[in-house]
Amino acid sequence: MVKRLARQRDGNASPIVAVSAGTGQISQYAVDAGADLLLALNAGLYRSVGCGSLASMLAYGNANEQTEDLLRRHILPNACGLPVVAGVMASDPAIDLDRQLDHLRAIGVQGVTNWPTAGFIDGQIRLALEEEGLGIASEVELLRRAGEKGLATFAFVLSETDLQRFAEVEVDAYIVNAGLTPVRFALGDRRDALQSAIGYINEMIEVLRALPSRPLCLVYGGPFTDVDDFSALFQQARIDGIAGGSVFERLPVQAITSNFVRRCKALRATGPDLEHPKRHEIVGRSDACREMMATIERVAPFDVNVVIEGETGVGKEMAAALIHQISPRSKQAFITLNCGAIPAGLLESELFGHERGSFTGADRRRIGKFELANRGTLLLDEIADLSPAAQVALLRVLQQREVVRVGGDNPIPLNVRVIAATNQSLARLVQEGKFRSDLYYRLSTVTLAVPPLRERTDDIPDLVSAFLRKTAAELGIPALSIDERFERKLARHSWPGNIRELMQVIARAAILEDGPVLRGVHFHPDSGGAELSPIANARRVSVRDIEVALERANGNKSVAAAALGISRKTLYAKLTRGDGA
Ligand SMILES: Nc1ncnc2c1ncn2[C@@H]1O[C@H](COP(=O)(O)OP(=O)(O)OP(=O)(O)O)[C@@H](O)[C@H]1O
Repeated sequence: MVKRLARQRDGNASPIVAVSAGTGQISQYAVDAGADLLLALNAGLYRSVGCGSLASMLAYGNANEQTEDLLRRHILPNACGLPVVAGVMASDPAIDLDRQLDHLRAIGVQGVTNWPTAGFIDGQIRLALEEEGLGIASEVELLRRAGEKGLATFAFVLSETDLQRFAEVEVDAYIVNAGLTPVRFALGDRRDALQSAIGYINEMIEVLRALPSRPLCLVYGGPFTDVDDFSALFQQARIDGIAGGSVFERLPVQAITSNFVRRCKALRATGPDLEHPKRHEIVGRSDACREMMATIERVAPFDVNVVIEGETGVGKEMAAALIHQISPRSKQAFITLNCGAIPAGLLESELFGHERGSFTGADRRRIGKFELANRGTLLLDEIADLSPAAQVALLRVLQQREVVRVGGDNPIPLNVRVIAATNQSLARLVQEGKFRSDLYYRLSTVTLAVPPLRERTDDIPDLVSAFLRKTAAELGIPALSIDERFERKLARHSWPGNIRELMQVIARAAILEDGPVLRGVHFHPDSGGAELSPIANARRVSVRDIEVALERANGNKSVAAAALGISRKTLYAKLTRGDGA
């Protein structure tokens, strides 16, 4: 294991990342994300119940038993082949060192480290421990014997004096502790704390680099709490990698918790319409967009059915949601059904519901979309995909204003406003005999045509600004902008995927590029770029692209896949196969 890590260092590859995991779940996340090794330190257990790592130094229980529990229940079952390094408390008077080390090897541990360590203790108590042989001397002996037994040896060190003592037994790697990780900094203290920690680490590294055995140098703890901090550390100190506990565990949980709380607070602040677009969220000042908005505002208050026509991704669903939202039905449900996505045999049950036992597989009563939308609005998306039989059934419901569940007898009175969306011209389909004319006339009291983006290029700058703000907020990164060349490329593109495609291009640039000014280096409108079919697009994305995207999306696979224009499935498949095509 150590040889492989040393090769990684000498090859100037990515830094070594060792994760001290307190739960199986954290181990899984770390393995998934490409960590190099897992540390089993009883500190993880304390963190998982809400205490700081320091609690693992106190006499709450037997540290070695706690580590054993953590190893067996959480870390080894989730290591998936990754090397595991276990902490051993060498000063435990009850421990038989040789037996303990043989046992750890037998259960699959590949290396050991001195944790909990007396290095954290100073003053009178440390002196007393040293006198009793329970100080660093016992830890040096632990690692010496572990090395003899073929286990990799990692020394946690907090001072230069301790470091020199471990050097006598030529340990394989040092984990330099840079102090406790603060939960938060007082305003203005952050940069000073980082600089002073980097200074301390550099002093330790100077001593380490002079050792003839060329041990690995990792850093643990200290004021480094995010990737930018580590980036500064790597630039300013010649270390080989990082080992971390709370920094890996706390941050994601913290982000999830605070995002969730924030969103819940926003729910109360904005009322029940959160799901629906607000008037100001529909971006666009072009004449075409203004005209569309004027039609929406005009038809919304009247209880008429509307057909919305437009190419894919132009904002048909958004327009439908806005009609509902500014109509008198806004306090009732807005229900959507994608007619194209439902197998023909199930469409009636989906629309009208069914009674229990009405057909094989109907083991429960199901309420249909019409009933769910009663007193509200029902959006039938991709209406042109309805089969002739489904068209007849739909027409009947619209005419009779009632619905009977499949397999049921009782008609249920309906008061539903229907909005139908389509990316084909229904009038043309009627002419071609592919759509019933009587149904068409029932649905299309008003037809709203949403223009494609290439016919309203004036809207592009506003849309870009809106999507830059949205993407930065979603990724939790500082404000973004684009440079002039990218702007020109966007203006030249023909946007077959319309606004959805533009949104995706911005998100992809934000994730794949460094820095706050996006240059659109991954966007090639002339050679196809985002116009590529999903299959061609998947072929173009390399594993390196995926790694970069994942890193920028904070490991969120869905966000990374969306930004790359590939499915999560393709993303997984490429990562597993490692194909760089
Ligand atoms: N004018 C606009 N301002 C801001 N965002 C928009 C606008 N129009 C569309 N969008 C966004 O673009 C995306 C696609 O819009 P929507 O789903 O409404 O398109 P659609 O025409 O219904 O697509 P499809 O035909 O594929 O179902 C959505 O995320 C939507 O929020």
